[in-house]
Amino acid sequence: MGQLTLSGVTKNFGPVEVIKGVDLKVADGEFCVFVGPSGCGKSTLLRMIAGLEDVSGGTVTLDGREITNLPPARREIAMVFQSYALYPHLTVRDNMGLALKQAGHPKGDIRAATDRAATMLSLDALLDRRPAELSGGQRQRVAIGRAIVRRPKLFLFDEPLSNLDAALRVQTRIEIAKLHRDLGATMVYVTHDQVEAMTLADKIVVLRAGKVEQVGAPMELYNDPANTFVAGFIGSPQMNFLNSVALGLSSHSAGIRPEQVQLTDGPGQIKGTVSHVERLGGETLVYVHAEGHGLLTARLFGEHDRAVGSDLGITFDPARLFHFDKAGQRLR
Ligand SMILES: Nc1ncnc2c1ncn2[C@@H]1O[C@H](COP(=O)(O)OP(=O)(O)OP(=O)(O)O)[C@@H](O)[C@H]1O
Repeated sequence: MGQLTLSGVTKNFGPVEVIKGVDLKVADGEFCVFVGPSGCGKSTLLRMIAGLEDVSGGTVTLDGREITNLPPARREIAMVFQSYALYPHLTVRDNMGLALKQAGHPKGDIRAATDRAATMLSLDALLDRRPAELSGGQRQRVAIGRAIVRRPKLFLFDEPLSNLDAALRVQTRIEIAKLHRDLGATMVYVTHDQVEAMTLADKIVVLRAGKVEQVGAPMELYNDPANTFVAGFIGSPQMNFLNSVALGLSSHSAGIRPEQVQLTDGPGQIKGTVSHVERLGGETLVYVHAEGHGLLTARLFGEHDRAVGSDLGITFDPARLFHFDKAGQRLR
């Protein structure tokens, strides 16, 4: 079990309210990802769940038990940090078993739990090494192993992959997804990374300035954003926003995903001039100055040659537009 509920959670640092009343339910076994711009409060919220930061108002409950003011060690929660936070003088085995040792578990149990976690994370051959003798990816796996060994009700991850290089990020992301499947544990995960959020989450919580903007499954947020903030935040490259008046529409603004934009040699619905081209191999991003709308991004499959400065037409299926009112709320 590991059902987490936040009710009216607030956080003040001195006079500044950085978390402004968050209500959230994370179901048992769910993978929940917090995303949002830098400074929106993702880490603060996670640290309050862990008990590393006092809660100014509201309650945190885990499996129906209120834990708002319990010390971290008594919460049955394990947290994995970006910085790994391993003890340099201890071996991998001792780092992983430390929490159980401190809790007074018998040696045989600690060994069995450590061996089991090491196998899950392919760390068997590294158990006698010290952290300095490991790569960044291996250290992060040890940090995750240390969390698994404790069999917590809830795993918290604070940007665990951000110190890894691109290839290792992908590999470790897949390992975390697999781990979640194997353990069936509840996980709450903070990231800046769109792809991590989209691929790992059962549920994404989009935060902005200490408030929840929208909660939903990844494709729900992608296909049905509640407002311009979520529409612009979920999806990379981000959604294009068009001036509705210039298109003769009744909404205030209209969004279109870059993959829904086509470029033609004819006039199209909007006239444009190529500003920049990025060839990514499997796809090409073409940035276009669109008359009356500003800069738009077109995401084209495969390789495309478009000379910077050349004129072209921009077309799209009007049924693919997302409409928003003046306050940025979605018009459905
Ligand atoms: N100890 C502190 N004292 C005062 N203000 C703080 C403290 N910790 C965080 N803040 C402020 O609280 C707000 C939320 O910070 P937090 O680190 O939770 O954001 P974040 O969304 O995790 O950002 P990032 O993505 O950059 O890590 C920020 O405005 C930050 O400056």
